Amino acid sequence: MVFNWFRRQYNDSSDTPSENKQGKTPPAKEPQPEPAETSTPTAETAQDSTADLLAFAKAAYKNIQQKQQSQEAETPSDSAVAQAPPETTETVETATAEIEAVQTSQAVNTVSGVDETAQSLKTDVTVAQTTAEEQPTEEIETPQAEAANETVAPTTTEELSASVTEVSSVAEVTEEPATPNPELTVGEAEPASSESDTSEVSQPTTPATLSFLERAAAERQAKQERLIASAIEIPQPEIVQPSATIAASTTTPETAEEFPGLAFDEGFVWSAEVLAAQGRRPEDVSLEEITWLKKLRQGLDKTRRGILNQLKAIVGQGPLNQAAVTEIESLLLQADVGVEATDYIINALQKKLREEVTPPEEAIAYLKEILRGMLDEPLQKSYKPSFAPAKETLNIWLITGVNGAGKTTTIGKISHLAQKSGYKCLIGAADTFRAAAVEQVKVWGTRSGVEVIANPGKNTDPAAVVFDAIAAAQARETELLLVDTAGRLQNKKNLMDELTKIRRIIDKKAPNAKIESLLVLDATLGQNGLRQAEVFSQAAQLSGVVLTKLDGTAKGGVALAVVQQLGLPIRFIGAGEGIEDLRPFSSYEFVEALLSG
Ligand SMILES: Nc1nc2c(ncn2[C@@H]2O[C@H](COP(=O)(O)OP(=O)(O)OP(=O)(O)O)[C@@H](O)[C@H]2O)c(=O)[nH]1
Repeated sequence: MVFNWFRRQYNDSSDTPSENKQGKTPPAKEPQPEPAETSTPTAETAQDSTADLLAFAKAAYKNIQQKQQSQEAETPSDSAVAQAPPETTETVETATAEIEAVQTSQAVNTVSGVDETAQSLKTDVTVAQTTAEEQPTEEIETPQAEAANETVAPTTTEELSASVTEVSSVAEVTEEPATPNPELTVGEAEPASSESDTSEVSQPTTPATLSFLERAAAERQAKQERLIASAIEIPQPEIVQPSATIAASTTTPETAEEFPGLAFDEGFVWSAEVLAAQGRRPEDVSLEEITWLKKLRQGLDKTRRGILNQLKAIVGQGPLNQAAVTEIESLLLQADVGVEATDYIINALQKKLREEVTPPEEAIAYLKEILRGMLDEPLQKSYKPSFAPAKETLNIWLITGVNGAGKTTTIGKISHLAQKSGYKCLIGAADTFRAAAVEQVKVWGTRSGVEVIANPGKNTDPAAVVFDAIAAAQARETELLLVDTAGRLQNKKNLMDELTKIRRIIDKKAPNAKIESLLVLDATLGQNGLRQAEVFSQAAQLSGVVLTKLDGTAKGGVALAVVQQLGLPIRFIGAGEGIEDLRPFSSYEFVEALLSG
């Protein structure tokens, strides 16, 4: 079953094909405030829930650990697959044939405004399919290294006998004196016995009266015995704990990083708790999700440190007096929450805290509820609370925003999510204003294994590229077409005209497609970024926002200003430059990361 990274849940095969069915499918369960925080917990219930959460985290950790172990065991065969002859040529040919067909059909089917340009285009199809050649070297080499390790220190009977067989066949080979066999290194790698083994192989001690075959068999036998004897003495470097033993274990999992990125630390426990609160089962928790949540929390660290402790202190004091209100206001404004959103928060808090003295934890839980409500408000009005592309239909996502906001990076990251989630994806490189932008998007296409439709000419009509990209998408039954656009033109009017024209082409050429127009905003710009949004919202009929660069900014509060001022839902958030550093937005996770101590 494929994990759908847009919904953050496994695809339910019954709901994939038709849109109607998808409509009926409950949206990705947006978590509700957990009762453990909102009610006043007794010491006992608090202890119980802490123990439950720790047990959940441990179970999730062990599951991930087992998955990693079985993945490691499978890796050698993966490398064999990776080394299989690439099918690139065929894909290129097919893709080119499709594009040619598309271009021919354009000669007949004219579309007002762009037909001439589109016909004259020589679309350059960059086939970004990941081929074995393009695989990073480490990926291919790792399994070999692991295989070598196993030979050096076999840990199971099967491995031991496999290693013995391998070495004995090497011994046979060395009987031929002419060329030294490189495979011998395997035998040499055997600790302690390597030297003597090699020399013994080359100087057999068996009686000369025996036939060649008998001698070889005797040597093999002798060698096997020596190997077994020496292998038993070898200290075993890694003991793979069988799952049954792990499950029975009641101790806290090891904290050392056995696998890269996997450590049972405070961040792991926090992330597991956040997933548990959203109804996730331990066996469904993946390392990628844990890594993402840790990154998000770390990214919001600056914003959190700026406001959390102070807010806790103020909010927990009971009825808010004027001084406290001013202090909270100033904290929220510093986190770039914005005036409107700050007023809203203060009013809501005051209403609740006017009369009653509330314990700090409860007041913070209430504050979280307010923030979640604000962030989810645009979704209440939206026709589409869940933001997964519909399957088996064309979805076109127009990605807009000023230069440097992170559009191209976002396209790369979304295309990666789409690939992982089993969507047929394509990228249209319509930022023709800057030549480097096309190259950049091609690099991302290569990284995510998604084809890029681009035009090699200088300053070509972006609307024509979009036209071609849609035609290619339709010819290939693409499910998600991501369109990169220019963020800066000579003037505001040109930019607006261009986006309007692109939007018109999309509406005309793909009337049945599900269209989203996303504005990419750089969180580090805080309030300043919002002003840019106005231009785009007029021209591109925006339907959502992607907030990037949340890592390392103290202005994470801008997310609240975005929804409050623009009235647009946040669809994705980026917290790093890597391909995995973008995820669909979850108000629950965001607020937890923002306010959890
Ligand atoms: N730290 C961090 N950097 C990011 C993030 N997203 C993008 N960037 C960086 O921001 C810079 C600009 O990103 P681009 O994707 O090129 O931005 P763009 O909007 O496409 O800009 P143009 O290509 O000039 O139109 C790059 O160095 C990215 O690596 C993020 O979430 N976190």
